[in-house]
Amino acid sequence: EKHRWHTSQLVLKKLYDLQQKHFDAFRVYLNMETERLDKLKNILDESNKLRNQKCNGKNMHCLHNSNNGLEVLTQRNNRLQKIEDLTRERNLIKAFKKIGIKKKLSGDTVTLALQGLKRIQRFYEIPASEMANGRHNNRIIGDQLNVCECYVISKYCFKNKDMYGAIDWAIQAYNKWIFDDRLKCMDINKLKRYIIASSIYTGNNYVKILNSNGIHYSEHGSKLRQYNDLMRGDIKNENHSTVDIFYAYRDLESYPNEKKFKELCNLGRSTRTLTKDAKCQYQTKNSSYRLLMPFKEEHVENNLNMKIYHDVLYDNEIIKIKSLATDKLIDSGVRNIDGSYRLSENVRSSQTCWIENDQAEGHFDEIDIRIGSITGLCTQTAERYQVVNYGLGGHYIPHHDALVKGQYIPIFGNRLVTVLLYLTDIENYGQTAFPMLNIISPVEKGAALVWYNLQINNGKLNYQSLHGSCPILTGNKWIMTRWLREEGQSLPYNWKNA
Ligand SMILES: O=C(O)CCC(=O)C(=O)O
Ligand SMILES: [Fe+2]
Repeated sequence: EKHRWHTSQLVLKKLYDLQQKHFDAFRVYLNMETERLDKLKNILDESNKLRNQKCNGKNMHCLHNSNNGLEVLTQRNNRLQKIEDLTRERNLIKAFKKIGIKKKLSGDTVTLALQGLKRIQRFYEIPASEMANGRHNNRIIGDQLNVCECYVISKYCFKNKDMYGAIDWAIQAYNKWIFDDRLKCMDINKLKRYIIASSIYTGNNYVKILNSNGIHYSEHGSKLRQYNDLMRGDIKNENHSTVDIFYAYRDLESYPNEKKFKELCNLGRSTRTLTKDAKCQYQTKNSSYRLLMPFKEEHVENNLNMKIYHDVLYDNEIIKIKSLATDKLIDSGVRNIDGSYRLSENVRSSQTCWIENDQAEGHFDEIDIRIGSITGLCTQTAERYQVVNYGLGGHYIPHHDALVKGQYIPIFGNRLVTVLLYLTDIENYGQTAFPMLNIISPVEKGAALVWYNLQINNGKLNYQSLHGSCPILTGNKWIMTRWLREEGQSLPYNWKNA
């Protein structure tokens, strides 16, 4: 099984456990090794003792009669044999091999985690200095990063030609290196080179000029002073935007919806305000059962008939759903024009799985009844339940849930309604945002967000249903989706002709 080790909290946890196994294997090896060394030491001590007892002195008295000679030589030989055996111990070799098995994991893991972290930084425009201290907008978003981590990020930025990022993180690393613990994981000369090269890259392109004139570039040239100055923080006072790590992503601003999405997400919280005009009601849909336990319905928006229903799922159901999903989740894909799937981190980073109704021990039948009752729609033609878990840097850029004609086999028609069920709470940064409607929905455990993707009078795409998941900054976001299809609903149009 192949996972990108950061795409869901669940695989992160698996990786963590696997690393633990790796350490445990090393512990086993170390114990065996210690035992072996102790044994070797004992053998050596014993043979020294024998020498001192029997063969003391230069005259080698111990070899002067055949009995003693035989005894001494045999004993010494036995010990040498034992030493040889101990150096070739099979179990030890086995234990050593066991450590190696899990080694392969580490390389990609870090790179992919860095990718997620950079996405977050970019999207939320978090200065490296804040991120390194685990803060954003006066909120705590994590632990402080140490020299090693800042250095690794700088290196990653540099390798990916994010030169502003490389400088920014190098400065963080340098500052921590000066004031903290001067950890050995940082190569100060390399760090200097990142700064030199990045500065050249982002300012005047000296490298190109030097190269085209065949001049060998040396660190010890006059530039070094300039870069030392940069290190001292002068960089921050300079006019050009050297520390603007977001330079490379400015073209995002040219897409109004993306820009709005980013703005909404950056609020970090739901925009819904419960004013006296807000509509909130108990919904019973004329069901006597529901009279006893009505849904708490909140009207969010009229165009998509968007509503929030509170306490739709119970805790025991959520536990069950998560456990059903645990062994099935795989990296989320994106649909190609031809209907096939591909992986694309920058569009969507999470893990997904589909769960059959009959696998959920009746839970889904009950949930279906609730969904039928809150939407007034038929759930028989709905897609299977889809569960999603986001991971490090998890997100989903704005998209329409409705499928494009010709890109799907229209069994049961298109995705008329989305029922988005939240399986966890997310306090801030990581909600569902609708850029065309200026709406950002709270992520509340057990609640359902419901909206129409199609125009109810003609079945055409409702463009305003554009939505996405803001990158998750803190927390473990789980959702479950049920898409209700057109077939089986009483619609004012015939979807087969639409
Ligand atoms: O996670 C979210 O908030 C949105 C998910 C979504 O839009 C989807 O799965 O289609
Ligand atoms: Fe969606």
